[in-house]
Amino acid sequence: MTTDTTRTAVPAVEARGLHVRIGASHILRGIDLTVDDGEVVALLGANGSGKSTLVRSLVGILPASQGTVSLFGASLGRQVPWSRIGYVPQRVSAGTGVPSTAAEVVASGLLHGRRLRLPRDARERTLAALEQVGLADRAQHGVSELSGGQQQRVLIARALVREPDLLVLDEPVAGVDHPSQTAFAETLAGLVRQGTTLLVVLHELGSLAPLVTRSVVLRHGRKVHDGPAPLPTAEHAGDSHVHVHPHEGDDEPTVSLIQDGGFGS
Ligand SMILES: Nc1ncnc2c1ncn2[C@@H]1O[C@H](COP(=O)(O)OP(=O)(O)OP(=O)(O)O)[C@@H](O)[C@H]1O
Repeated sequence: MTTDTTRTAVPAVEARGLHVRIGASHILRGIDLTVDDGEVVALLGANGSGKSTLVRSLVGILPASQGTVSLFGASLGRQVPWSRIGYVPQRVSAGTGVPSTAAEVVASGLLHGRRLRLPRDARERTLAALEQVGLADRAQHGVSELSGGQQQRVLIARALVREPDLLVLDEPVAGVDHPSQTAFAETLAGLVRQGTTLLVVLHELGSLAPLVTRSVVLRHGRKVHDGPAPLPTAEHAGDSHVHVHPHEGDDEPTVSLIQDGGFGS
């Protein structure tokens, strides 16, 4: 993580009028999003609402058909300080088809556009990142031997090993068992205390609820809510329950913060 004193009030993420089309599908329809330094923003919405498309376009994987994206004040491209940014894609296999160990996958997180050789302390940093996700004892295991949830944790470690200032996570705990989710929430809480900015796609706030400072909700490729994080609650149907997930028969999640009078649905 950057510890210099030159960090300014430049937002970690700034998207303006972002549209993404894939083939004939118009998926994102004019998204404005700012994530300030130190914020923890949850990106919520029903299946297919465009969350993954949004984070993939923010990190430059999907080109925008219209609009702009800046990361730490730099327009998407070579000028972005990629070494300061970690990204964990939605659950995919960490395997590449090429036999690789968990440690090798994690160490690859230390490489980026301008750094094509591993730093001297790569081994220690790799092990420390695997330790953070509870997989230090699997460092030399082939990733294809690991379970799906363990592979997801390897990908999380690959993002953490950079000690990023901005961490973009696409449903990081989907398919991860409850104890590992709790441990992961603690790891993230530690990073947030050190000043890491988080943008995290979630279906439910779940174990990350206490960390979230703001929630953004998408529907059909548009932003329909951007505001304070809902209060965490254990009560599904309680007065303060926040509906951010679809119920049977819904084609959209109901988004309402009943306790505060609601912010629309
Ligand atoms: N490569 C693609 N080609 C065509 N359409 C796509 C492609 N990727 C995504 N889409 C469409 O874009 C829309 C948004 O998908 P996206 O994966 O961003 O949604 P999401 O909110 O992340 O969903 P989920 O909660 O299921 O992960 C969906 O209708 C999806 O079918």
